[in-house]
Amino acid sequence: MVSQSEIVRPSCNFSPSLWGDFFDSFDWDQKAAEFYLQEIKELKNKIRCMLVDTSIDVSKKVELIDTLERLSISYHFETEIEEQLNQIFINSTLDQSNLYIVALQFRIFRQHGFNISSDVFNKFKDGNGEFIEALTSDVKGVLSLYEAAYLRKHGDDILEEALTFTKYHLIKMLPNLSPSLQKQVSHSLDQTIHRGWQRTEARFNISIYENDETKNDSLLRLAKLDYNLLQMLHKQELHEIRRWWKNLDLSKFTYPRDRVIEGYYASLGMYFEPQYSLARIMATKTLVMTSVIDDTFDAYGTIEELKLFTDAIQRWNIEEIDRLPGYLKTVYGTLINLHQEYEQELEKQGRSYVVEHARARWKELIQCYFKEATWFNKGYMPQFDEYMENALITTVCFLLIPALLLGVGSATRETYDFLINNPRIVTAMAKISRVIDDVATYKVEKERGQVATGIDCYMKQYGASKEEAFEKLHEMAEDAWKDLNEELLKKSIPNEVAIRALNQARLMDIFYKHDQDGYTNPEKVLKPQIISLLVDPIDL
Ligand SMILES: CC(C)=CCC/C(C)=C/COP(=O)(O)OP(=O)(O)O
Repeated sequence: MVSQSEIVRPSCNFSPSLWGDFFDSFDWDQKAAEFYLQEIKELKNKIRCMLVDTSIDVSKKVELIDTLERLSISYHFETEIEEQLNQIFINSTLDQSNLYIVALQFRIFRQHGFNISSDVFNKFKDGNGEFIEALTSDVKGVLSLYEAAYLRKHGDDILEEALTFTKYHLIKMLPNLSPSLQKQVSHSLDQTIHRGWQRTEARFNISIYENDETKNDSLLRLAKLDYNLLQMLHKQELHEIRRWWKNLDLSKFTYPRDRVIEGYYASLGMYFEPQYSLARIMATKTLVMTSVIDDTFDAYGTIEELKLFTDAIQRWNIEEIDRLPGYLKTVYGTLINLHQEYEQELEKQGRSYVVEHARARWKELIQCYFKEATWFNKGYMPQFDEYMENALITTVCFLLIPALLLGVGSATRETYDFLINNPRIVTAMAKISRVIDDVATYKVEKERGQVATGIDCYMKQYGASKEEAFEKLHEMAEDAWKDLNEELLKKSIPNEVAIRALNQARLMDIFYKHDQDGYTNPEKVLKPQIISLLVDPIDL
């Protein structure tokens, strides 16, 4: 038998965490929190009255809802917003007057699960079936149509055309726009509303709204206060997570990526509202474990060690720990203990049964990681279809959804039963995750000596060139977004679950922006986002 010191392991050289012990000290400022809360309460009442005011016309109402969402304060008014949208929809009182408002209504209604037809855009085409050229003088209209196009589902061909049309014109008009519009258009070209996280986008939107001549001061004030108050809560959670992490032997390991802060940011993207505090903390711990175990399989363990680990996971019993080599004892013990802690915590809510679902998904995930490791070990390259069957699971999406719902009280046995059969909404998010990840990590995986990469397997099965494979994988992601948009309209799944699936798909747009692996290398894209969300409060 080869001794531990003789084993040659791949060197990965992941960059260290950007954050050191930055988030380790935190004091909750009760006085500030009380001050914020008091004013927030008053402002909420004021805004609630505006929302239900029957004298405000439809377009203004929809604009108000859009503003609340952009400023990330709509969660305070969920019931009122649903009521208002229902009333407008039932009474068919949509405003048809111009492209801006038609596209805005379309986006808002689709985002809220109303199956509004894309035929509403037919009237903006000329006799040749092209979008009317004169529309291009209406920047707000073109931008609104561009954002609406991201809600497209299968068969919405007019929105496919709209996307090409608007993108082309927005890029062309960009240099000649006023500074404020220029900012908004470049931002949208980089991060669309539908594919962005509401909370991440809030800060940019607040800065734009602040300079909007038509702004409502109450909305702006609420947005700022709420931003700072939530930031305090999030910092406190992060502090707790860091304490958990630092107390683990696992945190002393040097081989895996230390991405605890980025993992928390990912959870924050899934749910930022205060009532999800426990869910966020649990989700972060699970994400951290997936990351460490992914690195264990991809970049550290030998095939023999990984076999022992995989078998032990299938048995899920702490007594199995003795069969494992030292470092895997730590990984295994941490995972088992963590789920025991979840169980104890959820016992208090009478929901400890949900942990069993998470465990089942862990067993499945580890088996698939092992299959991947075996392929790597043998230099085997599967056909793309065979690869995808396994690789959809290694996106961790099938584990993530039940794990994200651990701390969500309204996720019932029925919710979990529904998820067992891998519904299309979850498969869609897994497809998006897999192909976006494969495109972004291709170079690094090749350098690591991976044979069975998504790109290579595609090239093998279809005799395609590398460029064609990249293009095809991008197309697959767009196609899966249409599946996802379609499923969101069916309302066959509790909204709380559906939103998590959508937010996970959005994560890919954010973390892997411009085909770069922002999770492994968070400096460029994620760092500024994390600073603005979790470090700097907004000036009041
Ligand atoms: C984005 C977040 C928070 C993900 C959770 C951690 C995780 C499993 C990362 C895998 O990245 P990878 O690119 O190494 O995945 P794979 O090995 O499947 O390609």
